[in-house]
Amino acid sequence: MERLISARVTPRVSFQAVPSLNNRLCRPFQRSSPATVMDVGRGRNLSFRPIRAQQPETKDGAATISTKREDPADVLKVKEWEVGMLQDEVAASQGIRIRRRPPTGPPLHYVGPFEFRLQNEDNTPRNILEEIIWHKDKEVSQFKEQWPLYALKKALDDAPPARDFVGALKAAHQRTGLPGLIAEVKKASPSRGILKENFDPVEIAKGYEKGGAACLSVLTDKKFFQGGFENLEAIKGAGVKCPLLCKEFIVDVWQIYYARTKGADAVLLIAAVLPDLDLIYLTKICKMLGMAALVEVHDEREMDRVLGIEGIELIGINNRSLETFKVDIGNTKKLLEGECGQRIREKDIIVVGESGLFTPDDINYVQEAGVKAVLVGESIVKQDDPAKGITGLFGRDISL
Ligand SMILES: O=C(O)c1ccccc1NCC(=O)[C@H](O)[C@H](O)COP(=O)(O)O
Repeated sequence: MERLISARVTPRVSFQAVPSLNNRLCRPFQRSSPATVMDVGRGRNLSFRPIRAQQPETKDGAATISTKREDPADVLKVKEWEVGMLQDEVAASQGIRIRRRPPTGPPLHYVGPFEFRLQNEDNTPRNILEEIIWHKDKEVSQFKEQWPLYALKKALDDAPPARDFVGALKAAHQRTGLPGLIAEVKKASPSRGILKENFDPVEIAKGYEKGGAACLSVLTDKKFFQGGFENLEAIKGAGVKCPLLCKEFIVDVWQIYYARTKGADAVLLIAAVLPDLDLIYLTKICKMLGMAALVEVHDEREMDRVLGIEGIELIGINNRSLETFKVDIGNTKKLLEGECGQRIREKDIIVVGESGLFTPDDINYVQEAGVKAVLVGESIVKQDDPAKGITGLFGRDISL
């Protein structure tokens, strides 16, 4: 219950910067001696902006301030905020630069009698991947309210089993002697804009299947890729037999269950976003649901982390930096050289070369580097006839 009180400004709570996070987050701690907000701010080289500006002053100069009694909802918000901070710290210690959500500082009511927030330029995403992840975090919370996990689990009781994504890639590789193709149903992307104006996901999927694709990747993000879960559902419903990868930005186990209810046989897990424990947990859930997990890496550190996780069958090397959009197919070769390549062979992991593949020479280059599968979007989705696009990409008809 809210009540207005008049009191001197003697805060109970102050802020302590967390150095490993470049002062972008502040942790509240109890102070034994009174201090002013500005003292605290200056002392820590942080600036604070009172939310309730121009507090009226009483006769003796004390500020009139408003406060709320602690209620359970506030306590929960505080706990969530603290957990979020710890998660960010763990992620940063594993070299993960992508923050799960904007660092808004502690919930408003946490800071005792003062209602203020940190003034923080860091509340803007640092790159496109971070922007996507912040959006996903919000989107998933909203979706979860509409379709709670228990309802998704119930819907899966009668669902047909997931199809064998990894098996289909291996079979295609054995049959053709070329990398198994995961053909991407992709209308648009942040780096390239619209790729195909008259976009018919089912027609494209059927064309890919006819052209010899082993599996399909379907972008389900609406905001940045103009995709959708309805595309996944429609492709499955149209009788396409290739196993389907749900190409999403997964930050929560709920998304895996949701993807499964929409017909996905595999999901993408991005190591640049997910700390080790999340990768371990999410890959276990995939196994439990009979799905494959394509774990994507872009640099040596991510590759090293992923190779340290037991039970990973499929690793994607993205030639595109999702932070800068720079594409370099030499990245696949670089990450498969030396000790990493050795560990991959020992563990019998299938490596997928992803992004920026346009010609038979490109396919040959990544195959020589050691991939047994490729994930291709732009170069084939742009073609009027996607099946012919595949033939052009491989330099021969791979459907035979
Ligand atoms: O494609 C992008 O612009 C993009 C931007 C931010 C995050 C992810 C992005 N793409 C996902 C992919 O990596 C590709 O869709 C996939 O590997 C196929 O790449 P391409 O053959 O180059 O279309």
